[in-house]
Amino acid sequence: MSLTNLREQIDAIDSELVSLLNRRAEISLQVGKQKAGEPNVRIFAPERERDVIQRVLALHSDGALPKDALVAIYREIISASIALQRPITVAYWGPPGTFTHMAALQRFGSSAQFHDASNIPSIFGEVERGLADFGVVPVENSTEGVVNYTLDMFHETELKICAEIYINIAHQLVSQAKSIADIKRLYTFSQPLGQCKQWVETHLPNVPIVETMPTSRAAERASEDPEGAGISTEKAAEIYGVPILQPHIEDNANNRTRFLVIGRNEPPQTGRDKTSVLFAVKNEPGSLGRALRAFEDHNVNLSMIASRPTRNVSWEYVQFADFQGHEKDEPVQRALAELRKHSIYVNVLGSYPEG
Ligand SMILES: O=C(O)C(=O)C[C@]1(C(=O)O)C=C[C@@H](O)C=C1
Repeated sequence: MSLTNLREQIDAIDSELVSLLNRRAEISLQVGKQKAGEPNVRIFAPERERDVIQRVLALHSDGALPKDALVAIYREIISASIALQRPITVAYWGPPGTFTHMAALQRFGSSAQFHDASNIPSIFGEVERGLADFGVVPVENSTEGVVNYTLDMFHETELKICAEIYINIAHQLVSQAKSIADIKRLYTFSQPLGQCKQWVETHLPNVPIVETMPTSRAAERASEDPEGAGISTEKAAEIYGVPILQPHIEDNANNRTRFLVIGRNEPPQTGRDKTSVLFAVKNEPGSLGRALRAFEDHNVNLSMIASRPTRNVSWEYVQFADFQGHEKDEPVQRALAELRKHSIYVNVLGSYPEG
């Protein structure tokens, strides 16, 4: 078959695709109008989005289009669909090019409006004050563990966790220096440094660390300092025009970070949900053990628990925990009731579809 003929076939398919996409958009506008009339139904429906994506993946069977590409296309279709209903603003930990920016783009697509906040408390603040509809914050990394800056914010917010995002994390050593031996300073901070610890200890053993947050700021500093290097994302290296001297310096090839979407949505039960809680146990022997037994007794699977000091009383801790199930599921309700018996307080931070 000739090239002209093949291109004619592509043109014919595109005509069908465009008309189908327009039909989908018209229906999405109608959905938006219905939602506007119902008080607790929100524009962003992460549980429905997961169903849509799973359904198209099932339809795909073994088609030629890579599955990741199909998911990316649908993320953009849904992103445009949300923007049609009402433009939404998403605050993330900037400047542009951070992993949080990449996670926000992956989840909300390019039709959302993004705003870069200068630190994690500002993201919470922007959503609380209504300047952004949602915020995206990092919560844990598969190599480095929890992000304390984020966990500590949940003590003082009334926002809810409404979705989670997982992304693969690759770190690049960016520098204008000709070789690794010429580097005199390394711009980075605890999280990326911890994920590249072995590489840095082997290749930059005596190089002083200049604490710089977040990753894209490290790329910016490296772009201004001919003898400096930064641990950065690929996107930030591109934005600040600083060469990648050594790609993939992360110690673990399966390095992943989990992000949370915070806002005022409270997604319904789907049968595959997660719940996050903050609780403080009574200061008496065995209380944490008894509190945790509440989950075991009711067959609720705890996926993460982290202790953080309370800010007001020394040596007192609050626990941040994630478990499978929705706040409205019966076993979860029973586990929470028992947890409350052993705790000074329990704050449910949100139930959301498992990522
Ligand atoms: O089903 C809805 O609630 C919609 O608004 C439609 C739609 C979509 O385009 O598929 C758009 C936004 C929601 O987050 C989920 C799905």
